[in-house]
Amino acid sequence: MSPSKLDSTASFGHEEASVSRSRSENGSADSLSLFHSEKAVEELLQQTPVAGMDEHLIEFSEALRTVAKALRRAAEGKASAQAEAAEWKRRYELERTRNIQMERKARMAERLSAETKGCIDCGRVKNSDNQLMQQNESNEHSEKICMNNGIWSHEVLCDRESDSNSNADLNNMMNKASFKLSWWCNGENGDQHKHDIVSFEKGDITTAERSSKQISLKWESDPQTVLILTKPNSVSVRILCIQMVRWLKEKKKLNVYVEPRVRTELLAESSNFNYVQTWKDDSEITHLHIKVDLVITLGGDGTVLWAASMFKGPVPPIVPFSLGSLGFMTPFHSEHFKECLDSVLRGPISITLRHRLLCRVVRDAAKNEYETEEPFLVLNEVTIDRGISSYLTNLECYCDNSFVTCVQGDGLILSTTSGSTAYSLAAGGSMVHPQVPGILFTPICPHSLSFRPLILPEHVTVRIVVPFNSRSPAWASFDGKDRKLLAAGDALLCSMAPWPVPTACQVDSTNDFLRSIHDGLHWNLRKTQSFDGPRET
Ligand SMILES: NC(=O)c1ccc[n+]([C@@H]2O[C@H](COP(=O)([O-])OP(=O)(O)OC[C@H]3O[C@@H](n4cnc5c(N)ncnc54)[C@H](O)[C@@H]3O)[C@@H](O)[C@H]2O)c1
Ligand SMILES: Nc1ncnc2c1ncn2[C@@H]1O[C@H](COP(=O)(O)OP(=O)(O)OP(=O)(O)O)[C@@H](O)[C@H]1O
Repeated sequence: MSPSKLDSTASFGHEEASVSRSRSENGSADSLSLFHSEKAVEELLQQTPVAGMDEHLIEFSEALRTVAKALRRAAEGKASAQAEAAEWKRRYELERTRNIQMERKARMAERLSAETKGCIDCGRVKNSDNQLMQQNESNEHSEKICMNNGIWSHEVLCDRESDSNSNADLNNMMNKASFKLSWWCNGENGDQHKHDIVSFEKGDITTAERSSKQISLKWESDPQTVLILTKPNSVSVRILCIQMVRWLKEKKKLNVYVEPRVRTELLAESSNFNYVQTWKDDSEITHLHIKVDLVITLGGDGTVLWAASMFKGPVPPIVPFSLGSLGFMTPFHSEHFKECLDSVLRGPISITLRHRLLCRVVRDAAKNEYETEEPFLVLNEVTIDRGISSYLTNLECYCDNSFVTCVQGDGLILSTTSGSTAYSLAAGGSMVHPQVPGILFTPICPHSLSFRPLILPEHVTVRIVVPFNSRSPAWASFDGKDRKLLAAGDALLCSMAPWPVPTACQVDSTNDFLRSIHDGLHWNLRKTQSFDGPRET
């Protein structure tokens, strides 16, 4: 072996020792020494081979070079992962601050509304914003009384837009039917309260009240305006819509809103329907929740999803009639629409407050501009999948600041409990009662034997990132619609939205849920075993 080779090998050995020593030090020192070791290997390999050089030595050197490269990448990866984690922590804090501010704003608006409507005289009161502020203190006592017995409709029906409302919107809001939500359970008297869930007394923690009791909606003033949303291209839906509009207007004296398409259809039927109201452009949809007391849907679950998607903030109570094939969220039968609507308009009715997820796409290219794209609100789920790509999806998942897992498979479903009977169920997720608050974390065809679905608590923010080493981009879709491309470095943030979807129940939320899985899925249907046969003695 030539002296130069010996020198190089010795110097390489020295570099290796320095690599292992520096491994315990910080990431940049790691990178530097690894760089040197790699350089030494490069130099060794660039030397003209001496005749008769041992081939094993070349192989050995190449192997060492590969090891050195891998170590350098690991060190660099660690440094960049740390930087990325710090960046996400910053964004997460921003998101939290933003949510807290939004909640504060909503609470302020709630107080204003409660004072004017619920607590002053529960009727139609007209007041300017300034007057509302002045009455704030004097009405605090009566407000407390209201809060103790349930939630006023105005607490549910307030959002960002109402803060900057024009007087017209304020007047519209004053004309909305007032209602109250209260919690009850079997064996207890009428009005139950929204209590603290745990109590702490003399060192003992006990569960005081469960939050998920059946919720009951009681009108404080009569509903006046109804919005009917219908599944397109269905003859049975069109016929029912005609009958319902007529009955609501002539017998119930209600204002009726429909979509522009439906108004055209009604007018084609008869010019008498010109009392039916609609909107001209989509921007008016953002103010619908201020005008509408009740939403009626005629169709399947997709029409309920459609109705929910029209309300980017608070949602009025929805009465879903079943004119589809399955109908997990549509408990009302169209044949009895008059009796059903009579009892809903009279109240009180049981409702299911269906949670929604607020989803935000954050682009890697726009890391410094925090809010770049409109958020999506989903009632069923957000799906992140491989779209048309035939490569495995690679998704890094975090819950708040903790790493959850890396999904390698067809994709991932983040579902609400209402959506637990939809796509998440098909992907192997559990069915969950819609009143349970939580986020279902269900993989789609994971390429691993041990990936089981999770259910995360309601207060977390889930972050899904497409890593830079992903072979293909991913696609996000929201309640099966609005596909968005997620390129490498892009992320999707998902947390519980502050605006649930209240849907009227046929009986109550538990009965309706169980009936839907029995009727819709034939859940656990089996012939009962016969009595005759072997028996334990
Ligand atoms: N493999 C699957 O099961 C699969 C695939 C894609 C989408 N979906 C679901 O379809 C939904 C969109 O529904 P659509 O009606 O607009 O599309 P669609 O017309 O394609 O109908 C999808 C089916 O899902 C059912 N469905 C919707 N929401 C449900 C729920 N909460 N519980 C039980 N079943 C439900 C509908 O009744 C319908 O039969 C998506 O949110 C997704 O959950 C399911
Ligand atoms: N008012 C509407 N405008 C536009 N699209 C709508 C409207 N209502 C429903 N849709 C869409 O029509 C599709 C089918 O609706 P829906 O699920 O209600 O009917 P279905 O498929 O017959 O019933 P099921 O889902 O029970 O089989 C859904 O994708 C939904 O988003």
